Amino acid sequence: MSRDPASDLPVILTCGDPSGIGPEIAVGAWQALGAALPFVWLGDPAHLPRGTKYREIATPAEAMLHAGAALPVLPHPFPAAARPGDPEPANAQAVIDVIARAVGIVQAGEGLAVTTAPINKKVLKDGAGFPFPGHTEYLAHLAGDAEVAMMLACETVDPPIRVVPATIHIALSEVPKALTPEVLRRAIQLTAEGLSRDFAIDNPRIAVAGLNPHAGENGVMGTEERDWMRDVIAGMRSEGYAVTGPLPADTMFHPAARARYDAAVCAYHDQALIPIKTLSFDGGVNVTLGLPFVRTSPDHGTAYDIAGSGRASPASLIAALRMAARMGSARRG
Ligand SMILES: NC(=O)C1=CN([C@@H]2O[C@H](COP(=O)(O)OP(=O)(O)OC[C@H]3O[C@@H](n4cnc5c(N)ncnc54)[C@H](O)[C@@H]3O)[C@@H](O)[C@H]2O)C=CC1
Ligand SMILES: NCC(=O)COP(=O)(O)O
Repeated sequence: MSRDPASDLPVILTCGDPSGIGPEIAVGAWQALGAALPFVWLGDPAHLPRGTKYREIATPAEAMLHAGAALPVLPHPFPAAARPGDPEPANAQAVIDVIARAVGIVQAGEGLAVTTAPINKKVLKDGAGFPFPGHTEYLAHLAGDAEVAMMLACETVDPPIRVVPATIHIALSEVPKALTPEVLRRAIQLTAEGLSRDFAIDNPRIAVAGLNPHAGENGVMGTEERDWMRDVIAGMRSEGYAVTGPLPADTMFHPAARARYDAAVCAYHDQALIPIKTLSFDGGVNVTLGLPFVRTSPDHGTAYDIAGSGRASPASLIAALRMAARMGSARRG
């Protein structure tokens, strides 16, 4: 099998919630990628599906030697066993520690990029008082309170779809207050920077979705678009950003519409994530823009309902690992 992007470093894959589908899709991804895209699984080997061919390694670099023969594992002992589909709060702190350790490895120059397996936010909160609503916010914290944006990207549909929710993990009722001119402006900037840095798109075209139905229809169905969104977008256009909108969100995602832009900045989580997960649940990758290191993740969650059943697809994780390797290699030049 030919190598994905050339690099002398492996991607570091966190175990995520070991009671979810993380361990089994890691094994599926290794079976698909092997030596073509070496990665290290950071977790407790006792949580891998029975019979997994794995090899414990002491340093990430060893993955480059062993990835063809077995899943390279950098062991991280957990306090409790993991029963598929049955979340274990006693493991919450170790799940969090694994994420921080993966970031440390990459920041120390021993890993190419971080790819994270899904976590259950509620279990981390209950089990360890995790104060973040997701990886995105925790990674921003680990990076010294970096300003970040969450992009979900799928490049296996034509045209590709890339979406960025300007507000992320908050209640819908809080969105109109949280979506300020500065928040929208920063989301557009981070998206433009991310597209040119990590997707090699020069002068990226960004479409902005309105908050309200029909993008407010000139104030008939909401006023944010008329009162300030148009001005933010016009102002950024005059600064040289190729940004358009606010557009009605319901007609932004069909193929002809997507051909007109490189990424859509949306007002809130579901406005952005529903189109991409509907178009391609298998090919979507979550990328955190704005970090000093590359982080990707599959677009799905812990899927307790099918954990351990053998039905979980590793496709989105494979896409995430490929994207991480490509971006990590490009950043290393
Ligand atoms: N990056 C992360 O850490 C993410 C974590 N989550 C967390 O995951 C937990 C569960 O979230 P849900 O909304 O139920 O979403 P989910 O993605 O875990 O599951 C939704 C549906 O999709 C199916 N599914 C998910 N991944 C699949 C795969 N690889 N192959 C086949 N079927 C798959 C599940 O069986 C389920 O029917 C929540 O705690 C949520 O916060 C959700 C998204 C991302
Ligand atoms: N719905 C996407 C999601 O929850 C992913 O969040 P994160 O853990 O990557 O911040």
